[in-house]
Order: sequence, then structure tokens, then C-alpha cells
Amino acid sequence: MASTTARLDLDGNTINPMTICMIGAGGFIGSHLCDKLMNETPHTVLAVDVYNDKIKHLLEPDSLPWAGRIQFHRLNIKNDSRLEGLIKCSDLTINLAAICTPADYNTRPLDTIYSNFIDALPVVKYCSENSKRLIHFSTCEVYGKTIGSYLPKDSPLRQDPAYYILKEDTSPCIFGSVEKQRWSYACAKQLIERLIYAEGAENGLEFTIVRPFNWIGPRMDFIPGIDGPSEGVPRVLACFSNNLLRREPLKLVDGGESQRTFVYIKDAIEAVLLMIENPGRASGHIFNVGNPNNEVTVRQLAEMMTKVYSKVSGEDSIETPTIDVSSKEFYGEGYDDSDKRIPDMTIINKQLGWDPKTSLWDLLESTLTYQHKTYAEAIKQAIAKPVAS
Ligand SMILES: NC(=O)c1ccc[n+]([C@@H]2O[C@H](COP(=O)([O-])OP(=O)(O)OC[C@H]3O[C@@H](n4cnc5c(N)ncnc54)[C@H](O)[C@@H]3O)[C@@H](O)[C@H]2O)c1
Ligand SMILES: O=C(O)[C@H]1O[C@H](OP(=O)(O)OP(=O)(O)OC[C@H]2O[C@@H](n3ccc(=O)[nH]c3=O)[C@H](O)[C@@H]2O)[C@H](O)[C@@H](O)[C@@H]1O
Repeated sequence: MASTTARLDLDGNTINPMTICMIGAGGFIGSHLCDKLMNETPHTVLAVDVYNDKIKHLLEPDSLPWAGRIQFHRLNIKNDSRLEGLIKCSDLTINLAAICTPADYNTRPLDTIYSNFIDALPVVKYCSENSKRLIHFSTCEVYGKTIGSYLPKDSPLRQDPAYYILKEDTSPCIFGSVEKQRWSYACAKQLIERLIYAEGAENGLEFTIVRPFNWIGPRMDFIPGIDGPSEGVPRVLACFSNNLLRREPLKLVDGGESQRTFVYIKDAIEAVLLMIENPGRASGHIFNVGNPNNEVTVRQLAEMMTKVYSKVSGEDSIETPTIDVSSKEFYGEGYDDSDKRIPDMTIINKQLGWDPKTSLWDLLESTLTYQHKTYAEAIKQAIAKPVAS
């Protein structure tokens, strides 16, 4: 519950309660941010989304301790004139709304570009025109591929951090060709970042841009056929969870050689709260938010998730825990991949003193415990049910 003693920012000043217009509040990150704001702060949230399933526990019943501090507004920001009014009556707008599942980037590139660029334009415009602060969610995908990935496979320079560590203010953005529509998302996100940055430079918009590096945890995406479409392809955590729950082999795309650093959602949300409550330190900055210590190949992730799931479910793993699939077979034409993603942490460390805490094993243990509790029974029933003819 929110404490009654004065809360102080990093410079010792009292933090005054604020009203936050959170667009995309019903999604994975939004739901965890709403939890944090309701449980630990006095701020009010105007939660905007087309869905609210992931924040239902915060909205009902009226007797909840934070009743009155969170209001849900079901609206599609593509075409709803109420958006400007909500931004105008807030102190801060946080924009999380986006199509952000890789399976969509090459198969629905137009929707992806509209969602990540065109639909975000009015949000930026209303914030700029009404002198409102904006925290915009971009992505680590704006870095694309590492410089090192273009070096010969046996080049010793590939081991030099200068060729793979991703820094907000110096790393280039390296995307594949236009035919590789995977990059439609990264490119749209990059352009909206540039627009926000330009609004800051030319019109004084007070902004912060967040580049998440694979935040994972409970409530991420959906389990196909249970709380999402049977044919849907979520991000890797939910794909692998689905396979483990159904006792199917985990599918390694193109050998599972790509590398990622995963950060626990609860660690990452701490960083966002610091940005919200320390505008003087966060404004005008672009922040990498990730955990450089949690790097694995996708194959290693699959192996670790298999072990952790066995531990939390009490079930032995299946005989063939993984199988290889080509990216064309799994995602279709136009897929491409980021080879390696390690965030440089200098800026967020200096400005906000933030560091991630949770190891990959620990975060998988709490997340897979949640997945097992939430879905194991529903999956059993779905498997037992005869398919309708
Ligand atoms: N999860 C990550 O690790 C990660 C990594 C990089 C970037 N991001 C970015 O962070 C943001 C949030 O990601 P997430 O993982 O919570 O995704 P999510 O899909 O769970 O949440 C996005 C939410 O936005 C809503 N939304 C989309 N279009 C909308 C519209 N037109 N009107 C109203 N609501 C709309 C969706 O209904 C959804 O609830 C996205 O911008 C994403 O690109 C996330
Ligand atoms: O999370 C992030 O930081 C960003 O990266 C993600 O992109 P990516 O990491 O490629 O997406 P995942 O679906 O999580 O895939 C990770 C890796 O696992 C692989 N994968 C995925 C699913 C699967 O079943 N098997 C498999 O091998 C993918 O090919 C990829 O190499 C998404 O683009 C965004 O949500 C976000 O902006």
C-alpha cells in the first residue's frame, strides 16, 4: 500500500502525487507498471488500452485500497478524440502501445509501421503542444545487428566489446535490406525516436525514451489456444512456456544461435519508476534498460527453461527437448534477426543509479512457477477435449 510518509526523489526533494496517462496500460509492461504505481506510490493512473484483462485485478472491486487512483479508458488511439483530453489533464504521458511481436513484423508490416510510427504521432503532438512530459517506449531493436556481425567469423575483433556493446549515444542502427521486413518495427521505432528527439530540440518537448532489452516475466504475451489465438506466435518466453506446458519440443529458430540478455520485469519496472519520479535526471535522455549479466544463446535459454520447468512442475523433461526449425518455416519470408544484444549501462547508472538484480535462473524460476500455476490445468483440459469437427 502507498506509504503516508513523504517520498523523496534521488535529490532529496518531495515527490508530489501526479496524474499519469498510460497508453497501452493493459499490456505486459503496463500491467506491472500499474501494479507498482498502485502498491507503492500515491500517483493516479488514467489507463488507456483496448483490453484490460491483465489489470482487472487492479480495477475491481471498488473496495481496493487504490480505488479512485486508477481509471480504465477503453479506447483505440488510432481514432479516438478523447485521447487529447486525457493527455491534457495529466502531468505525464507514458506511451507503451505498439505491435511488438516479431511474428507480425514480416507478415503484417503495414500494421506494424502504422502502430509503431503513425499511431504514436498524435501522442507526441499533443504532449508537445500542451507542454506535457512524455516517456516513450522504444526498443533495443533500434540497434539492429552488431557491427561485429559483419566481420569474418574468425576475426578476433568479434571478441572486442567495441564491436558489440550497444551504447545509446554512439552505436549505429544497422538494419537488413528493405526486403527483410523484420526491420519494419525497428525502423518505425527509430523514426518515432528521431521525431521525439527533434520535438525536444526544436519545440522544447520534455521527453524520455526507453529502450527495453528483452524484459520478461509473468503476464508476457499469451499461451496460444488458451488466452490467445491457437495459430498466434508470441515472443520467445511464451513460445517456450507453451511448448513446456504441452510437453512438446522447444523450437530453435535457425539453430538458436542468436544471443539475448534477459531482464526481470520487476527489476526493469524499478528503472521506469525512477524515470517517472526524477524528471530532472531523466528528461532529454535515451535509456537502455536491460541486464548485461544475463546473456545466453536462445539454445541455452531453451535448456535452462527446460531444467527450471522440470523443477517447478515436478515433471521429467521429454526425451527430445528441442528441435531445429528454419526461420522461413517458423516466421515466413522476410524474417531476419538481431545477432547479439548487450546494453551499455553507463547512462542509466549515472543518471538514475539503477542496476538490475535478478539472475536469469531466478527470474525463470518465478516466471515458470507463474506459468505452471496459471496454465497447466487449462492446457490439460484443452488437450483432453476432442477437436470439434
Ligand atoms: N517487453 C519487452 O521486453 C519490450 C522490449 C522492447 C520494447 N518494448 C516496447 O514496450 C512497449 C510495451 O510492450 P509490452 O511488452 O508491454 O507489449 P504488449 O503487447 O503486452 O502491450 C502493448 C499494449 O498496447 C495496447 N495497444 C496497442 N495498440 C493500441 C491502440 N491503437 N490503442 C490502444 N491500445 C493499444 C495493446 O492492447 C497492449 O495491451 C511497446 O512499445 C514495445 O515495443 C517491449
Ligand atoms: O524484447 C525486446 O527487447 C525486443 O525484442 C523482441 O525481439 P526478439 O528478442 O527477437 O523476440 P523474441 O520473440 O523474444 O525472440 C528471441 C529469439 O528467440 C528466437 N525464437 C523465438 C521463438 C521460438 O519459439 N523459438 C526461437 O528460437 C527468435 O528467432 C529470436 O532469435 C521484440 O521485437 C520486441 O518485443 C522487443 O522490442
